[in-house]
Amino acid sequence: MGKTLSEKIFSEKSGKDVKAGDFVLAEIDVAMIHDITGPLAIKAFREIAGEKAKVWDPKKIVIAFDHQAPADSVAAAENHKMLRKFAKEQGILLYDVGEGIAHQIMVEKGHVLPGMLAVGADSHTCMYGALGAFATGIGSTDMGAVFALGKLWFKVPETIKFEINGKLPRRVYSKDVILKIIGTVGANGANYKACEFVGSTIEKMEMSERLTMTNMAIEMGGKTGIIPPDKVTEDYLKSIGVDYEIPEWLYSDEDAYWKEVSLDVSNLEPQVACPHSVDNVKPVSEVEGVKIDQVFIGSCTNGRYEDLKVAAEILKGEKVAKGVRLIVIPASRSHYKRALKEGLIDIFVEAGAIVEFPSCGPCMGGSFGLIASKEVSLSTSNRNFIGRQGSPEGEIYLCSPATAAASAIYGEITDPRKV
Ligand SMILES: CC(C)[C@H](C(=O)O)[C@@H](O)C(=O)O
Ligand code: SF4
Repeated sequence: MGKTLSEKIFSEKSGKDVKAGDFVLAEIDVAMIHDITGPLAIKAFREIAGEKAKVWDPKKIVIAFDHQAPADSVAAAENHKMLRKFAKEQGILLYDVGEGIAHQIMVEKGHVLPGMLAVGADSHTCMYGALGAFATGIGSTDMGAVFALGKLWFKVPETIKFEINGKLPRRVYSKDVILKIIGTVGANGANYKACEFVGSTIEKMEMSERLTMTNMAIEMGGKTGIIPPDKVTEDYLKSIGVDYEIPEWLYSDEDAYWKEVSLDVSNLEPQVACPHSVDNVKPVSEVEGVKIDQVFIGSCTNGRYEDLKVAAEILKGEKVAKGVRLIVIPASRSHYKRALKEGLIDIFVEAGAIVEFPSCGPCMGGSFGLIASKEVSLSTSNRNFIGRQGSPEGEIYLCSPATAAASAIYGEITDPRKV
């Protein structure tokens, strides 16, 4: 029996021939902390290694401020101050406020390469798997151990092969595909599994769309999302200034998967995840007409230039419905710059949107842009749990940037194929 891509990466990083179910001590290639989980990771590191200890390799650690950035409270400002001091003392690269969402930065600044083992103190670290890396979120205590040793214990996961074929219909995107998958397998449907996305639909997706897919693997319980690296991966890396040739071993052997799930997207409708769980997914035709108070276009799931472009095409020359707030947040400074240069920001502002600096924004309800009781949010982010974006009596629907933009114009959930 052959090996999956994930098993091959763990074999490489543990120096042993390992299979799913094995426990391995693996070498970490890159580790990320942000402004919320960073302070806890540093506390754990100091407890493990001592107050004056140096991290195992400062070049392999990245810090980014995104959740409460710029600081929205004195407590957040103190956290930032402490992290800046730690980064300076240790010689760690820090992306300060305004640079963008940590996950987006990790990918676009070349910190992640195919075949790497990447960890981040955040559950959506699984997003980097779009580059063919094994990437997973870990707790802050585990991160303290990584800072000290550069290694971590893992149980090698089995892999579910998601075979996705067919041409995506007009105004249907990778977000609709991943919502459909999560709705089908359920929020626990891939617990501790590597979710590998393959098939002709994935092969045709650009990197931005692939990132949306792997980002949400955690929403079905996945240990990671992963896409075998190919020409799209190589071209993407080239576009960010990384000259990289993909090694030949980075693919899964056909007989090595634990389970297969297939989906034909040729007739897929835009999908919407309804309150209060990500797997409560319905085709847009079943939720059309639901009144909304706030629309959020952004997050590590759907805040890239490509997402903003789709939204801007729909919003061009239109106005946001009276009484609706539309918040647009580019995922990083570079995507913000590109959107500015190409006139997308103009379109949003003209339409009546509020455009904010790159950050997590209202995604987690930890910062600005909260909703009140009985208010309804329509969001391109990845989670709609009770209270996630403010009041526990509010409601959150999740969708693609196209559905979000069309709905913002009409003030109710709207099928983007109609506009
Ligand atoms: C704050 C952080 C720990 C959290 C996560 O791990 O995912 C956040 O980014 C989220 O999306 O809920
Ligand atoms: S944008 Fe949302 S999901 Fe992504 S890291 Fe920030 S809070 Fe988490």
